[in-house]
Amino acid sequence: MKITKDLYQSSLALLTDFYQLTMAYGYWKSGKADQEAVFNLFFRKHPFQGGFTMAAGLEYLIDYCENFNFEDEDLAYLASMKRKDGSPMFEPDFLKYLSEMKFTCDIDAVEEGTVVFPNTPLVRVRGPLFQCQLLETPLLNIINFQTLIATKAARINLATLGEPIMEFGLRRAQGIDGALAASRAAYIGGCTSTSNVLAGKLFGIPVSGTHAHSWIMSFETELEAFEAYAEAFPDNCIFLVDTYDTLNGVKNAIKVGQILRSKGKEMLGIRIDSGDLAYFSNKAREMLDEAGFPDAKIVGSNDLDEHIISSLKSQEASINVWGVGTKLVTAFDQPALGAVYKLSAIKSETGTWEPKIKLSQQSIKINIPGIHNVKRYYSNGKAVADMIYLENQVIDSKSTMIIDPMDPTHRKRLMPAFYKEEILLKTIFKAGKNVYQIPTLDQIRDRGIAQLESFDKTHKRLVNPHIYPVGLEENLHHLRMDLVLKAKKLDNGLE
Ligand SMILES: Nc1ncnc2c1ncn2[C@@H]1O[C@H](COP(=O)(O)OP(=O)(O)OP(=O)(O)O)[C@@H](O)[C@H]1O
Ligand SMILES: O=P(O)(O)OC[C@H]1O[C@H](OP(=O)(O)OP(=O)(O)O)[C@H](O)[C@@H]1O
Ligand SMILES: O=C(O)c1cccnc1
Ligand SMILES: [Mg+2]
Repeated sequence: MKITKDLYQSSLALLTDFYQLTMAYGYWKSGKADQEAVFNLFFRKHPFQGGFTMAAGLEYLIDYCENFNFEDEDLAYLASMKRKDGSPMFEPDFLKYLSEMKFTCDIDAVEEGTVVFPNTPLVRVRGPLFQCQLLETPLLNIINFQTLIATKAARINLATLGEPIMEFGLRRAQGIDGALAASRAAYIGGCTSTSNVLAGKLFGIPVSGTHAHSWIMSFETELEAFEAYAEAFPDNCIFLVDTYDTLNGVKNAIKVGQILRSKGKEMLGIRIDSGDLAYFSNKAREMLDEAGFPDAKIVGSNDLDEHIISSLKSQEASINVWGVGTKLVTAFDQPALGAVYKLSAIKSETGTWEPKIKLSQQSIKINIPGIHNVKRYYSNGKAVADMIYLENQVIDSKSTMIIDPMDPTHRKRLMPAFYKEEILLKTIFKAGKNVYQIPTLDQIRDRGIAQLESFDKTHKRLVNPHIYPVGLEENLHHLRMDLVLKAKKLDNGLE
């Protein structure tokens, strides 16, 4: 799929914050535009007060980078921008430089569907400072939203215990693009289908649906409405039973189910969209079973999220298919992930890499310097810890320590030789060339489900989860501490 061309019929080079362009101009003006740098995209806290996050959005990112060039109309717009004194915002030579720009970065990233943790890089960009800087905003826009929604969907999927989830979000999503990206990410997180037909066409997500109250209301009686629907779609009948009187609606559904059966067809089930979903689903189940429809599904919908679904599960509701819209695609009740993109190293004029640190009063905001990667260690198929390490560091396989970046007294000893390991950042672009085979959406979804299975259930609890260990390899920890102390001394004028 070509996201930029197919969806917007426009280059997306200008889909960035203005300050990225003014900095790019400044880098160019001061001769730093092509100085090599490394940036990392990471978040600091799991969304929804959860214990895990599921990465998504990489395919959009790849598409963005592959189409990352300034076209004539973009340059014409930039040329039209003026400073306060009426002079051009950007010099013509800079615009020429932009017009000749070719994407040349290396990008390493975690694959979509990967379970990820705070402070670990999801994306690492290495290349000319100027390009890295321009990519900050679009990369964050893409990864923040899709990762947030994939995580929400994964939580909902945990709550349904893997029972099918029909995603119904389009009507309440954040605009057209938000809806499409949300349907995609929700499928990655474990939804089974979407009601959004365009998402079906663009991404190949299975499309499904029932019918609305308006369908019932447009007929004289509910029974007639069910009969007419059965006439039109004999193989796809999920009757919405709650327009007038839910239990009477179930009776009518059973009547039409019997008519369908006499014609060799089977009613798929019913949908309940209001009232006490536990009470009505259990009553409906009894009635359907008694009438000889034990396989008829009961779809539950109405402002559901992972918490209401968990509650319904604990009340032993008889819902076995879940219709979820608003609270999924709007990421209720956390509207943004909050991932950031920070410079962590820059190549000096002598050609050596300098690790970079940003000080902060809050230790959570002091970044991790250098060029690093993440290793996940597994024991008997279960993930035991993630280690952030300097990429050229040799790790002692007998015994190594990881140190919590937020609390250096919090440490864990690992014996890598006894574990299976996985390096999480995979090479996506090498010098601007895509070297990554993009998986299908179904492969991504399967990966997400398998990834979650490799984590202990204590980390997947919806409320007050147990914290999964993530730490800095010792040498990286020391490098970070040294840089912090040095920066503090400089700050105090002591050096
Ligand atoms: N047994 C239950 N336990 C917990 N939450 C429930 C249960 N049954 C329904 N809910 C949830 O309670 C909320 C009920 O919503 P609301 O007060 O709007 O009532 P309603 O039944 O939708 O009303 P309406 O008849 O206008 O559609 C929904 O979010 C629904 O998912
Ligand atoms: O509740 P959600 O998770 O967003 O799922 C989608 C909702 O959209 C539809 O009705 P709509 O909300 O438009 O009208 P209704 O509430 O009056 O049925 C559907 O019947 C669901 O209730
Ligand atoms: O198909 C459905 O039942 C549906 C679609 C969108 C929103 N609510 C329900
Ligand atoms: Mg509603």
